[in-house]
Amino acid sequence: MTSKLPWCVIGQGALGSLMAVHLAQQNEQVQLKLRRTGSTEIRFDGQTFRFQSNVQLLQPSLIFAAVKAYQVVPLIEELRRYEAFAESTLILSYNGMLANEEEWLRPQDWHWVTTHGAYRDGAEVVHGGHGQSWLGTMTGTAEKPEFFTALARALPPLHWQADLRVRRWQKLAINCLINPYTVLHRCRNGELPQHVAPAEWRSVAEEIVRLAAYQGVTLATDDLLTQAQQVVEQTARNRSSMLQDYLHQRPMEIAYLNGFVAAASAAAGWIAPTNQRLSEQVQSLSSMKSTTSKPNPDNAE
Ligand SMILES: NC(=O)C1=CN([C@@H]2O[C@H](COP(=O)(O)OP(=O)(O)OC[C@H]3O[C@@H](n4cnc5c(N)ncnc54)[C@H](OP(=O)(O)O)[C@@H]3O)[C@@H](O)[C@H]2O)C=CC1
Ligand SMILES: CC(C)(CO)C(=O)C(=O)O
Repeated sequence: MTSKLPWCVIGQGALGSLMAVHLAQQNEQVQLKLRRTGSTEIRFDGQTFRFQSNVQLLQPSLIFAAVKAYQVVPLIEELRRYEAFAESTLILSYNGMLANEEEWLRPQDWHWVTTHGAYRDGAEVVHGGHGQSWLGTMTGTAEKPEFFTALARALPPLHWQADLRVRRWQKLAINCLINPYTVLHRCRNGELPQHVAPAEWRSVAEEIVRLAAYQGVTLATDDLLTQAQQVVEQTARNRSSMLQDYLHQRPMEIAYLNGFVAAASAAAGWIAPTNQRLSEQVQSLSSMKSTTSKPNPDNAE
């Protein structure tokens, strides 16, 4: 059975393209919403997929938006301008958190948290790491939606988790514990233990646990450290997404990771010094980089 509404995948990014081709393989009706009319062919696994594309949301749809954290607000501002948005379902996926998510996201909007890894290589999308995903909301009140089956068939395994808050905080913690250090030390994930003192790592996690508790989510520092350590081992050869963004001179998501922890802690009335420092160090690297020569991705070890 295919879904009643057509799918509208936002952009031709790595995860969006991966989802688009997998939904198409399941005979789902898939369109892309691009910034401009243009190439709508995506190659995957030796096959070429052709998609109808628009620059607007023309009809009520199941919107799948895997975008960078800094693209969420502009995307929502844009979607709100389309009449069809009110009748559409929005499934979002991005690393980190926004300070004022409730202002931008509707209570019924879905989050898709994933450990799949993908990247674009020209017209090709490469499924670099097979992982798993979770679907739910930040209110935890919704029933499992009808489109769950289509999404689960397209890119399994997909777990239903009505309340996705803990999962999102855990993912935030893992990214805060790994990503900035890979940029500061220009290293692969597996090399982090050589560079990061255990007490410092613990301090990053403790600051996150304190903030999460303030926001009503219970986490345990030791669990976060164990999970991050496992991810470091499982993804030892990876360059984190933040390191790749840095090396390719793309904006980084630091403001939505350690920067979010620092700013939200300050708003709550205390400082989170380790996350604050990491955020400042990464941000200063990115501003230095724009005034010096471009880093060469091939030279990074
Ligand atoms: N790739 C991966 O393996 C993983 C990624 N993540 C996280 O998931 C999120 C998405 O990652 P990824 O797929 O790599 O990101 P990409 O940058 O590859 O993809 C985002 C896509 O969305 C497009 N886009 C954003 N806003 C709009 C808009 N308003 N209209 C049309 N297109 C739009 C972008 O277009 P444009 O390029 O023109 O801006 C781009 O094509 C990030 O937060 C990332 O950290 C998490 C786990 C794994
Ligand atoms: C889990 C991890 C750290 C894998 O590299 C990741 O999500 C990222 O790079 O953003």
